[in-house]
Amino acid sequence: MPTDDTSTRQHPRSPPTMAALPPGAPTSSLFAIRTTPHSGRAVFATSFILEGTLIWRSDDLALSVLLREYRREVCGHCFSYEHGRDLSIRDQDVGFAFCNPDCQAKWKEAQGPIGLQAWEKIEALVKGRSKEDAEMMDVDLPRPKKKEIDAAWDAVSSQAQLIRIARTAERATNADAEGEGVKVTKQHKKALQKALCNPVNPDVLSFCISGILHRYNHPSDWLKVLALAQDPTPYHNTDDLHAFVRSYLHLLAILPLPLLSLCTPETLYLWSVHDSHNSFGIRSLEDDGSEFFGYGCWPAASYFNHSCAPNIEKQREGPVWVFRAGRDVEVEEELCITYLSGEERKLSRGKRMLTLRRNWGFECGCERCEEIIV
Ligand SMILES: C[S@@+](CC[C@H](N)C(=O)[O-])C[C@H]1O[C@@H](n2cnc3c(N)ncnc32)[C@H](O)[C@@H]1O
Repeated sequence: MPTDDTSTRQHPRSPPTMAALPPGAPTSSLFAIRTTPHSGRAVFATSFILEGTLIWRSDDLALSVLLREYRREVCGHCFSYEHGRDLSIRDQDVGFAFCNPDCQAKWKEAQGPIGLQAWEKIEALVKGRSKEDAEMMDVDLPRPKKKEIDAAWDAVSSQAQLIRIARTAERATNADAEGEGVKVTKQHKKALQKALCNPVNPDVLSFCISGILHRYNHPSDWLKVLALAQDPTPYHNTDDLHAFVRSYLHLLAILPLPLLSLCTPETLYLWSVHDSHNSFGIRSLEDDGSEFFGYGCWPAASYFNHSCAPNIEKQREGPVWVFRAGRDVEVEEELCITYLSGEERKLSRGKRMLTLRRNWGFECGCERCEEIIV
């Protein structure tokens, strides 16, 4: 039966709506998720949308990294920033600062009791250690391929096993039990001490613990992470890969025991694979976002593709991303945001393409680039 209802009608050339929505994908009567021939899944308008309309609010922050250099100035919960002034509430035990007691309470609740213990352990490890590793990544170095990645994780598997045994024996001692039939030798203790002596990278440690805690606190949401677009070569360079492997050993050596079963190469690698092409920068809200505080993964927000002439404007409101129509949008138009920062948006087509290829690993196929408008 033909119908005039545009909200259910599809343009003859537009890709079909996905039969089963990926877990964590955004849903609305204003749009549908479809698979495109060249840019993976994308969001398409299912009705005419007026400029300024609220399209989506993503409050599903799953993993975040607040760079250590900003931890005194940027609120650990809502990411507010007061022009570089130190925030009033500093929690020295966990190494975060907050703009008010409410934010501190919300942050603590989100971490949970085991999470708080984990952050305290990490803070104790990082305090007073050299920060030689916390340098800017050189994006021009080659990215490690799968074979190199597998080899780096495999190379520490025996040491990791020794540390795991040493830590598991702690559980037996803690419970004043007989033990679990494993004798902890000097070799086990040495493996643990050796891991602790390795240089620390606070921001990589933050990434890893944030990812482990999300999986621990929200086990059913792991599928939402696994549903995101993948980057099988997520490490920026060999140093970056090794910083992750060292952080894995650090965490094995110090994390509260209930987290050890999730502290695995599988959790850490899969988080990197799914975060790499999906995380949003957490920037200052003033000065065109010139201060880069860190980044985070909001799974539902990750279904919006990029355009160099976007029709959707995204704005961070505390820990939530809000998407609004930047202009009137016709039914069946793809809803796109921009992945470029303020200054990058003004670049020529060639330079924008290069930036997107370098930072995101794709050849931009948006209308502005295809039409060769500079
Ligand atoms: C944040 S995800 C967006 C959703 C993604 N298309 C999916 O299927 O989950 C970013 C990835 O989408 C693809 N993408 C986004 N915008 C694109 C564009 N303008 N041209 C080509 N590919 C694009 C790239 O593969 C990019 O790494």
